[in-house]
Amino acid sequence: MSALIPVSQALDALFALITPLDPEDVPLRNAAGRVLARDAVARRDQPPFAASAMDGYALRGDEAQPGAQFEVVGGSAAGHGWTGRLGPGQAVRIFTGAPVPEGADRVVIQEDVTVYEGRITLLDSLGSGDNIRPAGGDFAVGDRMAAPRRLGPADVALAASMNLPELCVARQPEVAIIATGDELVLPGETPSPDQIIASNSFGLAAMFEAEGALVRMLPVARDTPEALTAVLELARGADMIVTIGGASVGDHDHVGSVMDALGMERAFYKIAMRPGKPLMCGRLGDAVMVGLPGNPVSSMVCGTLFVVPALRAMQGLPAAPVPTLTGQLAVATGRNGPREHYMRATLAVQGGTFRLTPENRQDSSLMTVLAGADCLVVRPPHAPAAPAGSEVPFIPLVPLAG
Ligand SMILES: Nc1nc2c(c(=O)[nH]1)N[C@H]1C(S)=C(S)[C@@H](COP(=O)(O)OP(=O)(O)OC[C@H]3O[C@@H](n4cnc5c(N)ncnc54)[C@H](O)[C@@H]3O)O[C@H]1N2
Ligand code: MOO
Repeated sequence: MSALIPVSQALDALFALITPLDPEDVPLRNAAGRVLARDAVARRDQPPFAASAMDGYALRGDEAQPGAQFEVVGGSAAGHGWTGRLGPGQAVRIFTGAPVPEGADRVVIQEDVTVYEGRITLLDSLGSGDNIRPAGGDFAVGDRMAAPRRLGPADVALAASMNLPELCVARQPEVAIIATGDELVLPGETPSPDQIIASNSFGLAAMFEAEGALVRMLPVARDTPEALTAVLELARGADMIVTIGGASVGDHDHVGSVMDALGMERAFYKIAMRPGKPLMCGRLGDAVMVGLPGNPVSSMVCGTLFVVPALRAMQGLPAAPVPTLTGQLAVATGRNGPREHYMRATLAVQGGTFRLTPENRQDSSLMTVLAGADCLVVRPPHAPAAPAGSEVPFIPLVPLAG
């Protein structure tokens, strides 16, 4: 039997199969979640003029003394600036977001003045700031939002304020998912006594879509080479083909042999990882092929560690493993075997430190355990027993804030 290859080496071999997808222009409304492929360049300054940060009165800062009086000579509102020039002893009524008139260099908030017959008198306790946002203080024409970058809501708002109605983003990877096995029926169908519900494909589809993929969910392939070959036909044109199950050594595990028969260039098969040993990757025509193990937790953990980084790289993001953080074991854990172990664990924050509790049951069939886990604690091959308090790397599975 060939040696199991380390996880990092397998991931590099997968990255080597990937060609970044072409960019395309999309309307700003469709840009959230996509990966910016070309820098977004500001078409204007923001704010385009010195703008008031508060509701109040614009005046000359050197005249702003407690008790000083000013004649109110005009008004400047957002969208309707005052076009005159402020003279000595004059003030302009101004509102948040409005252009500060020429000659004024301070806004005194309305809470700090009294108003009487078109004149204002400043009170004793004037705030110290000038309450003015300088022109171009946020960004200037030509400033850039750099690619590559996964566009979040704030990025979309920034691009809008740069006056960019479209953004150039990476095309979404099309991923064909094929579950294999005679035992599988879809959720809602009536299984025979020896059948189960296909669950992995649904979890993986959600995972890939969260990474920007367009998922083509293909029919379940029954356990014959002919059935798998027929379903693979339906995957034509996909950027990535992900099979689930049938990856191991049993009489009904056909994925490897069918892929070989179809001419897949195999990058690797079987890795030193737990769960997920029988992972397979290669290239079939223009598509990257990932053969995930069938055990539900194995398929989801391999999806997290391999498919997610691959989808990111396809969209032009750096080819990098999913990031790890460091935490402390809340309980002791035993020594590890020859495969890197990704232990399902819960997480608590104590005194600013992540405290990690691996679940007692780590069998790769237990979806209740994975769904209840917050993170994967990473135990390298042959790691010695680790007492409570040991620092260990972990991969978050849930957002750590909120
Ligand atoms: N003699 C050996 N047996 C096994 C080995 C081995 O090295 N020698 N490896 C084990 C490991 S590790 C894993 S992981 C599994 C993976 O096997 P397959 O990829 O061939 O997966 P299947 O046999 O098709 O299925 C395993 C398990 O998962 C269920 N399954 C499959 N697809 C789905 C799906 N879409 N949704 C829900 N559940 C699914 C399937 O019913 C089985 O229970 O092999 C070990 N065996
Ligand atoms: O690696 Mo298998 O994924 O141990 O169950």
